[in-house]
Amino acid sequence: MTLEIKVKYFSDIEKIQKINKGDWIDLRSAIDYVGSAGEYKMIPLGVGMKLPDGYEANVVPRSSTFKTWGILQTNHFGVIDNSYSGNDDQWHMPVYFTRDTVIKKNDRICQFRITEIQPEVKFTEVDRLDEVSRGGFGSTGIS
Ligand SMILES: O=c1ccn([C@H]2C[C@H](O)[C@@H](COP(=O)(O)OP(=O)(O)OP(=O)(O)O)O2)c(=O)[nH]1
Repeated sequence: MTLEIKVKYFSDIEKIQKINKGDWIDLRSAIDYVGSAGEYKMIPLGVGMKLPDGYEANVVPRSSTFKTWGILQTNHFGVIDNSYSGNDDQWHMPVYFTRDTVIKKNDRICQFRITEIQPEVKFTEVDRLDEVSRGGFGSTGIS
């Protein structure tokens, strides 16, 4: 099954290529930006999308992003809602600069995938949970 994503480009960055099933899709900075240590900046990614019905998108840094630019994604795991699909809804990566660095337009600073939206859930309060208690963090040991 191939899902269609409508994409609008907000600048003349390189276009997203067709990707293989399972791959995350790299996203590019839409601007040249000189960042200073300690600075926070929303970096525009130059794209807006209409995702398939029932899907959202998740944006994370690439594995090499911190090593290359010294930036951290401040929300750690970006959630692009399906409804974020208006004509002005450009995707951004919120970043914190740990050092002075230069990001160039078209640099591939993060990646995304689409994922099914969480189904509707309801919460039912109970007095006890019937499964075996596992213990606290780290209680299963290290070996
Ligand atoms: O890394 C991100 C995270 C979010 N967004 C956009 C898409 C998303 O749909 C919108 C709102 O994000 P979110 O719901 O996480 O933000 P919020 O802080 O809860 O604000 P809001 O009141 O707009 O929901 O911002 C991005 O461009 N990049």
